[in-house]
Amino acid sequence: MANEASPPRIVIVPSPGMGHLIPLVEFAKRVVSSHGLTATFAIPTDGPLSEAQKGFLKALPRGIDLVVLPHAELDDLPPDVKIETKISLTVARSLEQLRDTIKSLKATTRLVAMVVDLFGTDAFEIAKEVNISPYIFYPSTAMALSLFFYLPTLDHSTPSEYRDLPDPVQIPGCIPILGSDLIDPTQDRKNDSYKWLLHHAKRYTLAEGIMVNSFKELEPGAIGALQEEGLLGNPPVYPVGPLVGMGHANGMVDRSGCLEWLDGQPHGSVLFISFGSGGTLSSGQITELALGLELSEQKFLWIVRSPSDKTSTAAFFNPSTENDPLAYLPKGFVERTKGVGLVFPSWAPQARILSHGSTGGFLTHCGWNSTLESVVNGVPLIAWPLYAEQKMNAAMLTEDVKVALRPKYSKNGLVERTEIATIVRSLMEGEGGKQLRNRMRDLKDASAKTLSTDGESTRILTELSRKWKNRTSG
Ligand SMILES: O=c1ccn([C@@H]2O[C@H](COP(=O)(O)OP(=O)(O)O[C@H]3O[C@H](CO)[C@@H](O)[C@H](O)[C@H]3O)[C@@H](O)[C@H]2O)c(=O)[nH]1
Repeated sequence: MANEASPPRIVIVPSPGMGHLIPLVEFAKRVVSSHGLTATFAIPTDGPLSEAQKGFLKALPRGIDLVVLPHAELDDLPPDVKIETKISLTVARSLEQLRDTIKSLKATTRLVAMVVDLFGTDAFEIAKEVNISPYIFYPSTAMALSLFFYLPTLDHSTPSEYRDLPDPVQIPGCIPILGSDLIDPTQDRKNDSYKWLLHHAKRYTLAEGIMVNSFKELEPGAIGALQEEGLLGNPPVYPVGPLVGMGHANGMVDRSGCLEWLDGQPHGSVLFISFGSGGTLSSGQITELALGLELSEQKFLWIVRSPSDKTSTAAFFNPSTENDPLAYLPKGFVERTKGVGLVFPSWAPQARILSHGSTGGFLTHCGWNSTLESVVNGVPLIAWPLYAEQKMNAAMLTEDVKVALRPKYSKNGLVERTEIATIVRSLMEGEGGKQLRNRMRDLKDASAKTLSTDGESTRILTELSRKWKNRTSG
């Protein structure tokens, strides 16, 4: 029997990928530790959890439990299936097991709300069946969230592919954005991934509220438009960010050796390079990046992943890298840059690297967690977007927030070594870099303030938690 005297519980359903799991866990930690709720993660999977996921989930604090759902069967999907289709189907094909899990939670605990993330709206049918409140945690920008609400209108009014539009798209409250820079699944409207995107976008109105991992000082325009009643037809939006994991390995030995290496470097001298949990470069691009770094004569710490033919999401579901990625670096590069640079394969303690005093710049794929981890530490960026909504993030960070430099691609489709060297020098020791660093410091202060005991993000989380606590379990 559901126990009305027990602490209220929320069930959280993350869609696959570390980039979704990490901020949701941070969110759960906050509501559990400060607001007396408990949480269960019910995790849809398409195969065994990666080592990175296992390590991360092992460190869940008291009050948060875990149910890993049996693998969804995806063998029938074609090899070129897009990631958004794969993620959506993983959730959709886990619904039966999810229903069993939620029904049993409902029978034994005081279950009040369900929180899904950006591609999890199919689980809302279960929330309705068992009468708990459906919520979305949106792990990216308020700008990308606004696009979700604007998409049905755009879809209706645009006959062509968005990438062919002569004028930029004007999402309410946001900077104008080229159609070709919109989130990946919008780039081919005939592909299933676009249909899934539109499917979720239309279902966002079913949520009682949406938490977005951002804050007003970072995205005033987009958040303002989302909070203005009726402008986008959205349910209430709660900016609860920036919620970043400061590294589950905090206090644990860093086996990568990256932090120890940083300890020996001068303050603010190192450029950190990482393409998130899934980004890969082509082998030609790896060569150019390596030679550009060497040419820049700046210190660097590079998390290298084995190449793919195209820049892609190859490693998204399993961030451990196949083959030895260091074998793809130019001959003699590691020896020549010894002392100046460190290359490390696959998964490193990124959040701790970004908070280390020796880190002075971050070359990033603009994944939103990486971006926020840089913001809370005041580290300026080189924006190198690869997939998903990263081009939108890069446009915002360079043109609007002005905390990033963006390298140009040459006609051969690569960012060439000379361009890389110039932009790296400019960020690490140029006048332009100094301005970005100052702007980032302001944002660092604003993020500390909004997360403080009497800050706005904290106030919003308290309001939400109170709402959930006051809800009867139905
Ligand atoms: O070696 C590594 C690599 C990554 N990370 C962590 O993994 C997370 C990566 O997240 P993010 O930067 O957001 O990148 P993705 O994993 O690529 O995230 C996906 O999800 C994000 C949130 O929706 C989107 O913004 C991205 O475009 C999408 O690719 C961050 O917390 C990193 O600190 C590590 O700890 N060590």
